[in-house]
Amino acid sequence: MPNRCIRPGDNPDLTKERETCTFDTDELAANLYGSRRNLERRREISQKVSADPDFADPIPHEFLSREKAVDATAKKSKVIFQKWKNLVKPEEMPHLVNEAVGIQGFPLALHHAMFLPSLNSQADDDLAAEILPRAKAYEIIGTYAQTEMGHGTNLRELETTATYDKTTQEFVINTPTRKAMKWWPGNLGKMSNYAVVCCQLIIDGKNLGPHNFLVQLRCEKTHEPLPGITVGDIGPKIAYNTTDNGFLALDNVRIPRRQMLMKHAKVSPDGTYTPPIHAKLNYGAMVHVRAHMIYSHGHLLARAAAVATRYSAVRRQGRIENGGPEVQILDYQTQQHRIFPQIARAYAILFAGQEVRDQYAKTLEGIANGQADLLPDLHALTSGLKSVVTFMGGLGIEQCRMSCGGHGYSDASGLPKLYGVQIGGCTYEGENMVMLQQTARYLMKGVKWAEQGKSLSPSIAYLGKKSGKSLIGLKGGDITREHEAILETLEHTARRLAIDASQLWEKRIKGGECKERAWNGVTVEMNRASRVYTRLFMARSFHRRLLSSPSSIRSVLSDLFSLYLHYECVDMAQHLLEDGHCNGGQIQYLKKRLYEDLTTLRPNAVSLVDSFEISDRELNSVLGRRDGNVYEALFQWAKQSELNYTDVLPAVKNYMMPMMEENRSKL
Ligand SMILES: CC/C=C\C/C=C\C/C=C\C/C=C\CCCCC(=O)SCCNC(=O)CCNC(=O)[C@H](O)C(C)(C)COP(=O)(O)OP(=O)(O)OC[C@H]1O[C@@H](n2cnc3c(N)ncnc32)[C@H](O)[C@@H]1OP(=O)(O)O
Ligand SMILES: Cc1cc2nc3c(=O)[nH]c(=O)nc-3n(C[C@H](O)[C@H](O)[C@H](O)COP(=O)(O)OP(=O)(O)OC[C@H]3O[C@@H](n4cnc5c(N)ncnc54)[C@H](O)[C@@H]3O)c2cc1C
Repeated sequence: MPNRCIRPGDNPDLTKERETCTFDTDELAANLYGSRRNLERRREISQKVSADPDFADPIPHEFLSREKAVDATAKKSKVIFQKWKNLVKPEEMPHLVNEAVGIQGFPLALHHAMFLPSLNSQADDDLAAEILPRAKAYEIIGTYAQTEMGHGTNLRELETTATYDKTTQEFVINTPTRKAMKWWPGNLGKMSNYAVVCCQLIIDGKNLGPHNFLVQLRCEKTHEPLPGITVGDIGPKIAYNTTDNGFLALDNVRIPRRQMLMKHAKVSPDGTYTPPIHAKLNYGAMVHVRAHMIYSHGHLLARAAAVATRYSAVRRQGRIENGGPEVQILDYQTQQHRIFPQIARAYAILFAGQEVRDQYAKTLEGIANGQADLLPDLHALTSGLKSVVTFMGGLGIEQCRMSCGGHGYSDASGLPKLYGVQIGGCTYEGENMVMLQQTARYLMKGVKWAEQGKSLSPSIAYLGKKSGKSLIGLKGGDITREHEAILETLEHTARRLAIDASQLWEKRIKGGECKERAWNGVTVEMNRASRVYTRLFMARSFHRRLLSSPSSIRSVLSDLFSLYLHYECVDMAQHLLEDGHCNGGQIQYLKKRLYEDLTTLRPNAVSLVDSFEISDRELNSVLGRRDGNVYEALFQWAKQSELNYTDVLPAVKNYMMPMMEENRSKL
């Protein structure tokens, strides 16, 4: 079967891998990206970016100072949003940015991820008509400033205030304390001249909770901060160092009333407050990012899996049999066990990410028609997915990094940077432990609704089902039936964990604790229930994708899905065993099946990562390059280190040589 990545001059080990492929890599890639046309566009964009001299990098970003890297990123962003703007569709933009700029952020990241979405979904018609065309034309750059130095998670306690002054029909925006400074917002420090700022709305001395306001931060002509505004960059971070995450203090800055984002909640000129149809519509920009970040995090894991798999196919080290040749490290079972589940999880996350984006679009449609009934389900799902996927992705990338040995530790592999970027997602858009509790709140309601026989939305329909005995290992050799047996067991486990957590909570309440304290005493169990609910959704979503896939890729997807299910179950064995639903023999069976899956997938491993269709430029990894010619490329990469500009460094001349000389002269 054709693997379309084979080219003359490639590393022969990698070519051999591609020759063993049992499916059409383009078919799988087209399925992943939605259609042949989308795949072709993806390739076209990659090729055009590589050919555009405006995107050329004289030296890799890894060797640049932060300021120079920010400069290079801004320069390329200008090219994207002027020269390229009309050449790509909005949905192609993330790929263009990844190709042209990379993954560490760029001046308009928050403009796109949160500023425009907040204005789109929360500004009333008048404000939208005035500001959106300017924002969309990049006449202004905006960000989303919510988190403060002292509070990020607990939005109710944010300290920045927007106090309504009826006499002038203005809001007075103020930062009352040092820890009330906005701290962290991306692109706030240096790039943005506007921001949507989240403030406590105060009318007649009454605090009406967090609301969003459009605030101009810098002069449009000089880009100097406006009077009353203190703004700057918060300094270097683990990653995202081409992003100017910033600080902001506002000293009684006045803005007109209509700069409150008033599509849902409103303040009339006389100060009358009208609440929104759903209390949390003000939190909409966060739901937007959570719904979209799942897919992009799947892509980060896909990259790591691609690097680790290709490198493991060209790296030869050690022997499996005495006297045999040195083997490709991909032949070691431990290596397969480290990497193949990451390939499967990357596919699973990408599929789930696509489903949740669709669900988000449907929810938005409903809200536009005055119906917010889909929002609770979406909020629970996005909170759970955001938490599970970022954690899984971080662990997965780290496994991939370690699987590349010493070279994985080098920036040349691209893996340290991927890891740094990925784990940011565990924190931003709500710290994972906190967001899992949001999911758990919904599950607790679901448990009650199920007890009362009420109808349940599809994502929690399993709460209303009855458990039979687990059929894992008992359904014979039919793979379709085995998949169903495992999914039913996962459903049982997700249901059992939610019911157990609910009972633990109730027990504490009956024991005399207030609801909230009792909740804190059971949150570890609550979060477990949320994780398994989320992992069940991911498994179901992968299964739906498998069932709807064309026959040409069904077999390889089925192998991958088997590995995914077996790995997830072994990883969650404690939960499967805890109530006796599964027994030790069934876990042993799952492990045996998992080891068989590793062998089954081995001939297709390289081709499965080729189908992620990530160009060399986007992958930005010497180890993961498509042609597998890593050793020469490693040397060429290292030669670019600024420490190699001279043979004798000033640091050596000034300190080490005199020290050695002095020590020699003492002898
Ligand atoms: C197109 C491109 C898009 C994305 C780019 C993709 C990838 C990213 C790539 C690069 C990075 C780019 C950008 C990174 C940007 C990062 C930006 C940020 O981090 S912004 C700051 C984010 N901050 C947070 O997430 C804060 C987390 N905290 C909260 O959300 C809230 O404080 C809380 C934890 C939800 C609690 O809020 P509150 O106290 O008000 O509410 P309760 O817990 O009492 O709940 C009451 C009730 O409301 C329900 N609820 C809460 N939130 C929501 C919501 N958002 N929607 C719907 N419903 C909500 C909750 O479930 C309760 O329901 P009930 O049980 O009463 O029925
Ligand atoms: C890369 C990056 C980009 C960011 N971009 C933006 C941005 O563009 N705009 C913006 O406004 N913000 C941004 N942020 C800020 C980010 O949203 C917050 O840092 C995040 O929401 C976590 O809040 P926190 O820092 O207050 O953590 P904290 O709440 O202080 O968390 C510390 C610990 O306390 C625990 N904890 C807190 N509350 C609870 C609870 N109720 N129950 C159990 N445990 C709890 C957490 O689990 C965690 O272990 C960004 C952050 C990062 C890292």
